[in-house]
Amino acid sequence: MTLSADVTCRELGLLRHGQRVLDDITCAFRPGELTAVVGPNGAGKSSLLQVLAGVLDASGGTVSINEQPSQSIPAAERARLCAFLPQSELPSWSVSGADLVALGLLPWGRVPDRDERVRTALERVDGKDFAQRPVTQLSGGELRRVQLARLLVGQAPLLIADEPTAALDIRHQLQLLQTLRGIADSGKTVVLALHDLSLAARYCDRVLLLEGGRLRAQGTPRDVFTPAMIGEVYGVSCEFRWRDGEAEFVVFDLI
Ligand SMILES: Nc1ncnc2c1ncn2[C@@H]1O[C@H](COP(=O)(O)OP(=O)(O)OP(=O)(O)O)[C@@H](O)[C@H]1O
Repeated sequence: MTLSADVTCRELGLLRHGQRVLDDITCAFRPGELTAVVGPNGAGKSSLLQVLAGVLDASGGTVSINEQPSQSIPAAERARLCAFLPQSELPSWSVSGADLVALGLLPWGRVPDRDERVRTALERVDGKDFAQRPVTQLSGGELRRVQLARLLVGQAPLLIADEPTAALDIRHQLQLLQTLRGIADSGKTVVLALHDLSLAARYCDRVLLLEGGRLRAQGTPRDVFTPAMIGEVYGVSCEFRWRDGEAEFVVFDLI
């Protein structure tokens, strides 16, 4: 079983319905790193994550995982390497929370400690109470936490989540980012699309800032999150206050 995932993208491009939505993206995602992909609506964050996860094929360039072109990795192996949570996903069947989480173990076939793994994954998102509930009867944030448990349950070396905090209350946002930080610290590669720049600044090692399908900046949050850069890309005036490793992001107004 592969325990780590070293991901490199070279000159990635993507066309969707004839429109170029990713252009010349070169970047890397290393084991032990928590990376935030940020940028305005339509910048290409979800598209990039879908290409990384193998859900979409790039129109040009390459993605390699552990130096192997990702398209040449057999689907079953790729499913064990990478767990992906799309931006939105509504359940079509009224399965229980526990059964939905267990879907995250499918790539490993019969797992002897399945029930224990599912229970632990649900506990990590504070979702024990949802194990026996039909997922069609959960609130938006409760369902998201069950889906996050499904992402975590397989302990894949590469975790990719598209706006994982969007439906969560503040407490569960912090709890999730702390959990993902710990998972990255244990040597896994974690990539998130985030709109919350405070969370990205506080918890992530690296930031990729996309604008119009292009990589506008990449580096540490301190490198990328300058008032000038955020002003240019988002059209807002703002300030970042850095204190003892904590970041406070304050938005003042539209520019
Ligand atoms: N299924 C699709 N077919 C065609 N074009 C699409 C499709 N999905 C997204 N796009 C277009 O691709 C571009 C990038 O979209 P994408 O969803 O990657 O942006 P995003 O940065 O994730 O945005 P958001 O913050 O709104 O989620 C946009 O111009 C969008 O209109």
